[in-house]
Amino acid sequence: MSGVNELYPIFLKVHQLNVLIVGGGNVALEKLSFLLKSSPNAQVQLIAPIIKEEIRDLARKHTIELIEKTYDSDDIRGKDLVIATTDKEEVNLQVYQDCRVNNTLVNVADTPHYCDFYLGGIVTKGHVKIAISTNGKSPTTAKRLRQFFEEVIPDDINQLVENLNQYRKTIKGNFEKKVGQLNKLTETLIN
Ligand SMILES: C[C@@]1(CC(=O)O)c2cc3[nH]c(cc4nc(cc5[nH]c(cc(n2)[C@H]1CCC(=O)O)[C@@](C)(CC(=O)O)[C@@H]5CCC(=O)O)C(CC(=O)O)=C4CCC(=O)O)c(CCC(=O)O)c3CC(=O)O
Ligand SMILES: NC(=O)C1=CN([C@@H]2O[C@H](COP(=O)(O)OP(=O)(O)OC[C@H]3O[C@@H](n4cnc5c(N)ncnc54)[C@H](O)[C@@H]3O)[C@@H](O)[C@H]2O)C=CC1
Repeated sequence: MSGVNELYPIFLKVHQLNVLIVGGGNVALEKLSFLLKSSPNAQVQLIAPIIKEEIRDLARKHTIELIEKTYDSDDIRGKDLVIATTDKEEVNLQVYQDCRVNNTLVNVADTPHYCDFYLGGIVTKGHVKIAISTNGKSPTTAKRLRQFFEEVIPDDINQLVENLNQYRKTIKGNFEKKVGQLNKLTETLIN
């Protein structure tokens, strides 16, 4: 792997996608908690023969369907995004292969070579969201950077975004003129 991070970040509308989590233990709880922290209305189905109590608690508060059974290849049907977290390597590998065959994006938790995408550290301030990746090199650094930015980014950044959104709607003229006015108004932010 080269020295640059070539991952392309996108911001998914997981409230209108079907997410599947396979496994219901500690790792599933960790991934699910971060998913819901960022996207409380994510549509999630979770499949595992044994499901932790803390996951059941989350399921009661969010849109999560729990299915108590072992994984079957048919389970990925209709799913957009899959995260495998079981303690059985052969099951995680099966999930990965099923998803590849089906062109479904898959993440085998903590197993970079079986991931189409990585989960990142995420900072949210109202409408502003920042996703952080270290290219899989140091998740702990991603976590620390997340905590750092949560501290230093002012909470009123959202007010600025709201105000500019209002102003943006009032500007008349062509696209170039609009861009010019918005750039001028926000110049001081970077100086
Ligand atoms: C590649 C990636 C794939 C993926 O899982 O998506 C991956 C891989 C691995 N993680 C491991 C361990 C840990 N992961 C964390 C924490 C997080 N890990 C997350 C993402 C990612 N982890 C993806 C890369 C992200 C990037 O590009 O930077 C975060 C950001 C997001 C999330 O998980 O939701 C979340 C912080 C969220 C937050 O706090 O904001 C901690 C720290 C802690 O818990 O305090 C530890 C223990 C310390 C350590 O080991 O470093 C191991 C070794 C497992 C083993 O030992 O067996 C591997 C495997 C390997 O590195 O080979
Ligand atoms: N606990 C942790 O923080 C870490 C765990 N790991 C590794 O990650 C893996 C998972 O760890 P935990 O979540 O702690 O394990 P866990 O034992 O808490 O959970 C495993 C889950 O997988 C489910 N499962 C087993 N077979 C299944 C099948 N055929 N279909 C569907 N679900 C199935 C179980 O029912 C259970 O819900 C382990 O291999 C562990 O070594 C790696 C790094 C850290």
